[in-house]
Amino acid sequence: MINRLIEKIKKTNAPIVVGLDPMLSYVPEQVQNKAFGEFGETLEGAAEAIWQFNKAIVDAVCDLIPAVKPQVAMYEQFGVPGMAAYEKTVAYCQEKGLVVIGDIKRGDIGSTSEAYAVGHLGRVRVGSRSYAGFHEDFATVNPYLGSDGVKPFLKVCREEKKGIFILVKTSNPSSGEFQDRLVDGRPLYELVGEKVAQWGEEAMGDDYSYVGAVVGATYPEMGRILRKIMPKSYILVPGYGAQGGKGKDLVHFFNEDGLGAIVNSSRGIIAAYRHEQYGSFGPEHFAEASRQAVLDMVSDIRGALEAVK
Ligand SMILES: O=c1ccn([C@@H]2O[C@H](COP(=O)(O)O)[C@@H](O)[C@H]2O)c(=O)[nH]1
Repeated sequence: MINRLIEKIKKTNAPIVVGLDPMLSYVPEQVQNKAFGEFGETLEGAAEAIWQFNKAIVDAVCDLIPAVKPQVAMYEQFGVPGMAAYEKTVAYCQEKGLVVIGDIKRGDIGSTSEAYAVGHLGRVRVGSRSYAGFHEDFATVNPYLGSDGVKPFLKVCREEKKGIFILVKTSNPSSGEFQDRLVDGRPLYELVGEKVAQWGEEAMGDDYSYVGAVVGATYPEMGRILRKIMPKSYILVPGYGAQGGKGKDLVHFFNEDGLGAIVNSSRGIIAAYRHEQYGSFGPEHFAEASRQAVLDMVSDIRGALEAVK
């Protein structure tokens, strides 16, 4: 799957991921009203609204991008109907040829991680049959329970040729409280980065590993260091746009081959129509605003990469 992701990045010339994080408040009134008209102001109504919102955005941007990253929390808050909308979103994006990174941030004791890995990336056995539950192409994994929480994901990735992005240095303001603590004189995130590189060696695609890392755009210096520690791992970089990250901050997340990183923006794309810059589109044309925001993001990142060549 890492080979396919890289192929798609090269084809679109867009090292970006659109984050499908559909808070109900981002869904324009006309879409909410239609869904509520059909299903009432219920969890089913909310799930229908976020699904229709996603579908319109995916239709508007799918030719420009290699991948999407649905954030499971945004669906989970609407219970079972929300999770059905998550599954429908994953399937629809795959139908449209997009690589799907499930931002599920799972990781637990070994036996529980195994169930997460099977449910999201693998196949679950039911009697003589087996089924792919949520069938994302990649998933995000929290390694802070230790390697027994990660290994079941590695096993499923090898079996299914899928991939994971392991949280190394997250983009949020308080990520340093634990991740930057010194252990034997070195920040914890560096030690986790080294582990990611090791795990990655056991799961190589052609040039890059199936085992990638998450490093926030909001910490460009740490991105530079981690790039060197994990040369064969793709870095998923959240924090662009709404969290303040800009193209110029991101150049050192990439390798000299121009590959090695894929940058996420969620609110900056899906809620672009609410932003002053794209205000002229209005809520009626929210999906066109998202398309323009994707074009602008790609040109910002490409421009920054060109400038350091
Ligand atoms: O370190 C991390 C890890 C994950 N995320 C997730 O990425 C998106 C970012 O959304 P924006 O609207 O572009 O800020 C969201 O799903 C986070 O849960 C992250 O931000 N930082």
